[in-house]
Amino acid sequence: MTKTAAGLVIFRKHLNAIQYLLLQTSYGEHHWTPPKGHVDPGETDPMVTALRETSEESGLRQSDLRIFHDSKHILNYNVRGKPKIVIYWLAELINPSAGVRLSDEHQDFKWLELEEACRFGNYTDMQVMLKHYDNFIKTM
Ligand SMILES: Nc1ncnc2c1ncn2[C@@H]1O[C@H](COP(=O)(O)OP(=O)(O)OP(=O)(O)OP(=O)(O)OC[C@H]2O[C@@H](n3cnc4c(N)ncnc43)[C@H](O)[C@@H]2O)[C@@H](O)[C@H]1O
Repeated sequence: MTKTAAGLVIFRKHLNAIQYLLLQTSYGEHHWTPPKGHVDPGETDPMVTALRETSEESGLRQSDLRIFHDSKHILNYNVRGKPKIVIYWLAELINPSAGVRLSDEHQDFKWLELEEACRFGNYTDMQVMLKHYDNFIKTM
């Protein structure tokens, strides 16, 4: 059965740069991704999952963010031989005083410009998504 997760690719405009929020897991390979997580039983709207996971994993709430509802982007990959899809949306941090607060699922976070974000988010499909969103932001 396919596992489904959802999350938000959050960016901020900082000193004329566009920076993306990546979180580093405190388990496994300590990989870096935007805030996201599995759809809970009973959650029928993946946006609800994305907002819940973002709040749990980064402390950032819907009111801190501008969500781009038309920016849905889906990643497909296998985890331990089983298919997984992750549904992302783009979101901008609009509350500059909102700080990131990690849960125990993550051990570090970084705000990174595109090149560095692609280096830390070390999966081809993640890099394609980040570049796609970066173009989208620059043409807004
Ligand atoms: N190794 C581990 N040890 C202990 N506890 C663990 C664990 N893995 C998960 N958990 C537990 O599961 C919970 C996570 O639940 P959730 O928080 O609900 O779900 P998630 O973010 O989707 O989890 P995960 O980190 O597994 O997913 P990802 O797809 O990024 O990553 C899953 C795999 O896919 C790889 N991956 C990530 N993005 C990829 C991509 N774009 N392309 C290809 N592979 C990718 C990652 O490197 C990783 O190997 C944690 O609280 C933790 O307790």
